Amino acid sequence: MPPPAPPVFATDVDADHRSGFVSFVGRPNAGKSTLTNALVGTKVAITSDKPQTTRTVVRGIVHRSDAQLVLVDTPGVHRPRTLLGERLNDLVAATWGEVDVVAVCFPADEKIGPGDRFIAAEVAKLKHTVKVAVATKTDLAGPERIGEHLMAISALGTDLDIEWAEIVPVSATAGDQVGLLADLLVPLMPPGPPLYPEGELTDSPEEVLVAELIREAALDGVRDELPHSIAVLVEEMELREDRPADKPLLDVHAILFVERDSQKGIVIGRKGARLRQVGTAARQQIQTLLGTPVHLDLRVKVAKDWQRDPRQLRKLGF
Ligand SMILES: Nc1nc2c(ncn2[C@@H]2O[C@H](COP(=O)(O)OP(=O)(O)OP(=O)(O)O)[C@@H](O)[C@H]2O)c(=O)[nH]1
Repeated sequence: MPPPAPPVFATDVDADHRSGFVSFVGRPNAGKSTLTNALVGTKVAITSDKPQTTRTVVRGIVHRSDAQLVLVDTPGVHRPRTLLGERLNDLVAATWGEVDVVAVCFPADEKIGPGDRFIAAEVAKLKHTVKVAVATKTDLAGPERIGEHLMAISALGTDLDIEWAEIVPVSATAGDQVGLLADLLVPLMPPGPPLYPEGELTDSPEEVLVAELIREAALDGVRDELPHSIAVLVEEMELREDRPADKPLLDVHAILFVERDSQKGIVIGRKGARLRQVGTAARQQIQTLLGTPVHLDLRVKVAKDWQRDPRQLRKLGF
């Protein structure tokens, strides 16, 4: 693994300090990204009124004197219709298993529907993760409707055998009860020191997106067992110096991690042919995303059993 950037941690951490990971889940447009931003207080996640723009795991970090909440913003979960959809759902499921709290968002301006039930049923399968329900967008509903909505969430929990640790109504855009939500999440985190340096709000969304594009290219056409074993870390992304202003070039250095030597061979291919294909496909995607010509330096490394190593998982953005 590459050496991590030198962290600057808070020095006067008291013994009651708590820290952990929270994943907001919910159907597309449920308001997860907006809530993440409201909690962090800065725009870090990608929000849009078009469903499913969030295609990757972007973290926001809430720093408090008593706790650090690391928010994992997962893609909107939906019934898989495409292979990519299945992969995204796999990514979501992998994220859910790693976090301390899964918070399910149910928008208050809409009745609970089949999409919400599908997600809640998936959440119900996580036996060891604390579950919280969040009624989002309360500014779009009257008191009576909000009351009904909270009852419906509670009934859904009973139906699916989910024990909600909390059911919290919030409006991220009005800033209503967002602080309360953070207050309620803190005691649900395990005791521990901050996981991230003070002041860090998120991994760069661009780097996370670029990593996801490379991962997608590497997954294209590989056999079933490999997808779960591939992870990508973008080490460095920098505009090359000494380029004319109208001919910029972005240097991207990334590492593709696999779990075993045998997988390394598969990813690299005969005389490196497959890795070159992956590099070309990923480079084109990155250029389209960022609008800049890209030089991609892609290396393959074995990180033994990274899937079972929470530290590595976090570093890789899971
Ligand atoms: N009125 C109101 N609108 C909200 C609130 N939260 C989110 N929205 C809007 O709802 C839409 C979807 O919000 P997002 O935060 O992007 O939803 P998401 O769940 O992250 O969506 P995906 O990335 O598609 O899964 C956007 O147009 C937001 O502005 C809220 O509290 N009140």
